[in-house]
Formats: sequence, C-alpha cells, structure tokens
Amino acid sequence: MRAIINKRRTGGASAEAAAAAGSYHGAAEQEVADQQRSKKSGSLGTSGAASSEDERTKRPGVMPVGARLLRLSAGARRWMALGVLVSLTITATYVAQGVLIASALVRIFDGAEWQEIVPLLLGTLLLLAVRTVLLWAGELVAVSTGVAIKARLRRRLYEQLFVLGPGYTTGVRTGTVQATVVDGVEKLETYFSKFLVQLIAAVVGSAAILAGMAVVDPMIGAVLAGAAVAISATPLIARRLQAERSAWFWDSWRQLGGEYLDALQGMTTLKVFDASGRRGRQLSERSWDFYRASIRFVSVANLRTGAMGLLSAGGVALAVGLGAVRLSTGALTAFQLLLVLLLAREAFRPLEDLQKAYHSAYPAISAARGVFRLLESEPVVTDPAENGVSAGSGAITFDDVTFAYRPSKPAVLTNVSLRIDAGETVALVGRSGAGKSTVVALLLRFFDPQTGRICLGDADLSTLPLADLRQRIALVSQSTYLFHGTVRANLALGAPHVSDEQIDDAARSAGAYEFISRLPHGYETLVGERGLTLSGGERQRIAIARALLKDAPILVLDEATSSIDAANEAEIQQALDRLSAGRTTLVIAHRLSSVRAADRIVLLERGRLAATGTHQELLESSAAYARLVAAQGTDDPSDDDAHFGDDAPSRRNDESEGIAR
Ligand SMILES: Nc1ncnc2c1ncn2[C@@H]1O[C@H](COP(=O)(O)OP(=O)(O)OP(=O)(O)O)[C@@H](O)[C@H]1O
Repeated sequence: MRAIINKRRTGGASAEAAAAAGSYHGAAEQEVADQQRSKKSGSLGTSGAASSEDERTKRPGVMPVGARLLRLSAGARRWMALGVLVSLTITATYVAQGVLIASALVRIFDGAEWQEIVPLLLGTLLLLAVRTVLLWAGELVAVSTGVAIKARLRRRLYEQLFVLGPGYTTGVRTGTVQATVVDGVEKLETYFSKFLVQLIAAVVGSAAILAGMAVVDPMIGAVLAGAAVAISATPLIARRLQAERSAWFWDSWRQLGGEYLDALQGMTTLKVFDASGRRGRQLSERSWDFYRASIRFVSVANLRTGAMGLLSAGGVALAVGLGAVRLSTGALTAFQLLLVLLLAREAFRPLEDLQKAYHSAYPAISAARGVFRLLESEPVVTDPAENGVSAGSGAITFDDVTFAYRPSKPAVLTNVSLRIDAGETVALVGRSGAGKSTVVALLLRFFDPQTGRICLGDADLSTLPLADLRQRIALVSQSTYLFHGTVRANLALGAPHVSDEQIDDAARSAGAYEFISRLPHGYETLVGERGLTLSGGERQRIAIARALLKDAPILVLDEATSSIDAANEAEIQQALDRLSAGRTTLVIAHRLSSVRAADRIVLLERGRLAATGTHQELLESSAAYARLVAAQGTDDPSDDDAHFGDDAPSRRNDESEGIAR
C-alpha cells in the first residue's frame, strides 16, 4: 500500500501524520513537500470527480486580474496607503526644493542680500534631510506592506490547501503548488509593496506637478503632459514588441534552471553511467540558448529605457525652450521659467520610478493566476462539519464500493463489499496495484467512491465531520514522518494534552522508552528534519507510541514493519500487537508475519475482493492466495521474511468475488 495515503515512503508518512493529528490538516503542508519525492504521489490524489490537474482546479474567474489582485491586498491596504503618502511626500519635497531654489536664484539675480538667500538654502537642506528620512521610511513601509501581504496570503493559501487535503495535493504537481505558495507569494509581495504603491503615487504625483505647470503656463503644461503620456505609453508598446522575446527568454531561463537542477539531483547517476560529459554539453547548449535569448530580450529592454530617457529629456528641453520664448515675449517671469526648468523633470520622475518597479508587475500577474486557481479550487470531498452524527462502534463497512481516481479511467476498486467488526483485525493482501492503499484512502475519506458507501458503525462516512472521522483512526505506515521538533512533541502529535506519565507508558509499550532515554535530552531531544537523526526502527517505535497515545478505536497498519530488519521486526510486531488489542485493525502487509495474526485475511485482485478467510483456510481454498504465497519464493508460508504480492503473477483467480463476511 504505497500509493494512497502513501505507500511510497514519504507519502505514507504524511497520511500517517494526518491521521495522527486527527485530521489531515496537520500533514497537508508536509504532503505538499512529500509529493515531490513520492513516485506514486499522483496516484493518491486525483479525485473521483476530476480527470486532470486542470480539471481539478477551477479556472480563475473572469474578473480582471488587476481588480482581483486588489482584493488580495486586504489586510495591507493601510500600509499601502501609507506607502503612497510617503511617496507623494517625497515628490512634494522635490517640488518644494525646486520652488526654494528658483526663489533663491531669482533673488541672486536681483542682487538680494545674503541674509535673504540663506533661509532659502537652509530650507533646501532641511528638505534634503526630510527626504532622506522619508526614503528610509518608504523602505520600511514597503517591507511592512510585503510582510502583511505575505502573511495573510500564505495563511489563506495554506488554509485552502488544508481544506483541499491530500486528495488535492497528491493530484497536482508539487512543483506547481510550491511555486504558487512560495514563489508566487513572493512575486505578489513585490507587486503590492512596490509596483502598486508606485503606480498610485506616480499617477497622482505626476498629475499634480503637471497641473502646477499648467497653472504656470498652459502651453508648457500641455507640452509636458504630452511627453508624460508618451513616456507612460512606451512600456506598453515595448511590451507588445517584446512579447515573443520575453517568452523565449523566460522559457530558456526555466529550461536552463530545470536542466541544472536535474543534473545536480542526478549527479550520482550521471557519474555512475559516465554520462556527465554528455550532460555537460547539453547544459552548455542550453546556456548558449539562454545567452541568445537574454541578448535579444535585453536589447529591446534597453531600447525602451533609452526611448523613455529621450522622451523625458526631450519634453524638458521643449518645455524650457518654449519657456524661454515666452519669457522673451513677457508672458513668463524669470521665476516661472526657473520653476519650469527645475520642476519639469520632476513631473517625469515618478513615472521613471514606476518604470523601475514595472518589471515586478508582469511576473506577479502570472503568479496571481496560480494563486487564484488554488484559492478557487474545490475540495475533493466536502466536510459536513458539525452535524452531530455519531460514528458509533468501530465497525467498518464497505458496501458495494466502486471507485476510479478519474472518471475516464478504469475503476481501481469494483463492487468491494467488506465488513470489519469492531475489535476485529483484518489483513488486506494482494499483488502490487490491487487497490489496497486505495481502500485506506477511501476509509480516511481522502476521496469518495463513485458508487456504494462506506460506513463507520452505522454512519456513512460522508455524513461524519472529517476531523471526527480522522480522530477515530490511527495510522502507522512503513515510513514515519517526524516533524522537526522534540521527541515529546512528535509523540503528542495526535494527543497534545497527554500527561508525562501517559507518554512514558506509551513509549514503554512501543519499545521506544529505552532508546529515548539514551538520547542526549531524552524526550526533549530535537529530532532532525523528517526525523532523519533516528533510525528507521526508532522512528517506527515513535509512530507506534503516538498511535497508542492517540488512542483511536480504529487502527490502520500500512506495511508498518516492511522496512524493519528481522531482528527488530519481532519486537515491533509485539508493540503493534499491543497497539491493535481491542481496536478495529486493518493491516496492509506484504510480510506473512503481520498477516498470520489477523482474524481474517482478505485478498484483493485487480480491485475486486477475491477471497477471504484465515491464512490456513485461504491456502486450502484459494488458488490465487496459494499462488501469492508461492510467489514469495519460499515453500514455507510461515517464513517471516516472506513477502506478498509484488512479484506475484497477475492472473485472475477463479474464485468468487463478493462480500467478505
Ligand atoms: N492518485 C491516483 N491516480 C490514478 N491512479 C492511481 C492513483 N493512486 C493509485 N492509482 C492506481 O490505482 C491502482 C491501485 O493502487 P493502490 O495503490 O491502491 O494499490 P496497492 O494494492 O496498494 O499497491 P502496492 O501494494 O504496490 O502498494 C494502481 O493501478 C495505481 O496505479
């Protein structure tokens, strides 16, 4: 059972963590990371109601991206308003500085005393100082805007991922989710904190200065306004001209990055196959591709910058030339001409600042699409939330269940009917791909079956709040996920309020007490990321202890001993036996040792229930089961190291399908 909740090591651990926490919420974040490494990750997650990543995620609505982005800025709007205010105040200091310098120059030309000029110069210095402080404050405000946006957006995205659950995360590419939640949010942050603030400040600031210029002289105002419009239009025109080059640039960039990552991750393989030289040449070709794309892209980008500079300088020169003519005709005073000279440039400065921030807007819009898509995706299963339905006993019933991960694909489970009584231990066996993990995925309600129903006690799973359902199930899988934190925190994952005594008892029952006592800080020892500072057997014991602490009436053992060596297996098996005592237990196992102790063994073949009985009964009555046992490569079916399934012949057996009990 590697697939579903993850039989593949990492994936299985995620499901286990989810079950341990009483809901999959606690593991969803990990689920995202795990899927990247889970070779079967895709298998778990697609919903029965969807057929592809695209189908599974709603397309972003039709509202324009800009307007929808604005809605995402809720929570940071005060910071953004403050940013605009600071930016406008900076523009105002430039204007005031221009006015002061123009006044000082006029007085100098008029031969005024130095006492008249000094206050104006001091005023200019003061403005310089104020501007320095404002620039610093502007940066702080931008950072605060970014932090507020990121915190809120990430929280919303993670909440949404938790709502969507493993059924969603396993069905989409991890890279896509990660790119949305990490890179996408970063890009949006720049958009809000820099671009949007600068856009508003540029429009208002430039318009105000142009209005002032128009008051000084309407003709000059009109010339400057024309230049401002041309400057603003330049990036839009350039973007059209650049669209193809830009796509080529980003494509080559992505491909180059992907190739390098691939080469790094596969370095050992490349070395072993003596393929690093060939790979190096491929990388070199990609680099040249990227180089050519960059040159073409940058050449147009530089043209745009040059054109904007030209328009800006041309506009100022035209305005000043016009001013000089107007001065000579007496239509303008010297002070006014000086104002034009000093402030015309300032009318364009916010637009140029905007241009600098502009590059952040484009990637943000593509990032925004991913964010909207995720926020608008529908969960694979709906949570009935609080409805007061009681799960009743620990009995599990699969009633004529048929399930396909995708409607267009063949069913993975067909007409499966199975009842596991409260307190009973049932083992699910079958060759690889028979559908064992899918049974568990349906039990944890990561997906809903297309037909048939699954009940806990008398309650249909679909009527039980998801948190309640998962609270009732403890999962121990072949690969245990431990979070970065203390041993104690990992033990108490599914039962945060347990006492020290209970933790001690559970650790002893799980055979974990001894090795925990030997750790440098006992229960307070930090286990490294994913618990990699502990051995597989030690992690497994912790998983058993935390399942004990969770004290759920239903237990799922997902190849819980498959990665344990023979010496440790007996001990862990004893711990598992203690754990399963008195609980409804579903065991998925390839090892006979786990299966022999079961009250019943259920054989799945190609998604159909093929046979049921004790080990001995099945050996006698089921040819398919006997073949599975024989395929383990041992004549002694009691051999503890024997494994079911993976290499078994895939012939259909001749036995009746049907209800196991
Ligand atoms: N998310 C998924 N999307 C599409 N198909 C899937 C998905 N998960 C599993 N499958 C397919 O469903 C079938 C049953 O898979 P499942 O993981 O339940 O088998 P299994 O009996 O647990 O196998 P194993 O013993 O190898 O773990 C397989 O053909 C598998 O490829």
